[in-house]
Amino acid sequence: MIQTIVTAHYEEMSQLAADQVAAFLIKKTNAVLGLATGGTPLGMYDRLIQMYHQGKVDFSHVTTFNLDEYIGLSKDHPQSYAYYMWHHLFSHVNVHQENVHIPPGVFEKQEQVQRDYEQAIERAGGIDLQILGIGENGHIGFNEPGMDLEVATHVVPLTEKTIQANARFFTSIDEVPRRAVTLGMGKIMQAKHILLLASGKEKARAIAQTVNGHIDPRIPSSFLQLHPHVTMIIDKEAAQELQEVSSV
Ligand SMILES: O=P(O)(O)OC[C@H]1O[C@](O)(CO)[C@@H](O)[C@@H]1O
Repeated sequence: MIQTIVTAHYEEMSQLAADQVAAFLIKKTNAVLGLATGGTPLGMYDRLIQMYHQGKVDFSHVTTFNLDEYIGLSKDHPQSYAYYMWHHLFSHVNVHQENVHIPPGVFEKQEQVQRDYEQAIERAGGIDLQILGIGENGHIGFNEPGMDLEVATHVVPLTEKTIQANARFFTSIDEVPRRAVTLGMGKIMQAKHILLLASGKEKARAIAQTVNGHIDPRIPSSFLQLHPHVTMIIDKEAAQELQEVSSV
């Protein structure tokens, strides 16, 4: 079931999302968080850092698993998702480095990386709260639209749309990696709770298809309709194509 909360703007979306994560961590101090990158969660991470400095949230017992990483970028590459996470969240809060998990972008044995990542999530007891952004084409993590979807962690070629959308973070589109490693739909759907964030009119179609459309691998996010506990916090631009919405 998808509960949808529409906010006036990005800032309100970010604050509400941070409040929900903080409330979750107060209830379950040793929570396993699934984390997302991209532009959307940046405001939420900023607010979580502020709340941490105000003593309102504690990451000392939290374990994290990131959704994805670009293939070919080492963890100190400024556009890698590992760099992003340390830069935008982990270095500013009291999470323990050994509790942080991000799939490697450079590796020798692909199958082993995929298996190790899945097993680490299982050993941690599964993901309690999965934060998701959404691509304009409905991708979640880097599960790109297609005729079928992968259950397990896997390597995926990025679609032209995703490469174009993510080119804004690179000096030129040629620098955007063409492949990524991503959590599959299985571990995302097994998360006990999911919090999806979206902002801007570019996401409106994907959000409408997520909530009101048929469940279809060509819109990977539409599978979230099958999950029992999804909360979507989206701003009103991202909500503009929804059939029925309730605002905060
Ligand atoms: O928040 P953004 O930058 O629009 O990205 C949306 C989604 O695309 C990705 O960045 C991958 O392309 C995801 O990590 C993210 O959830």
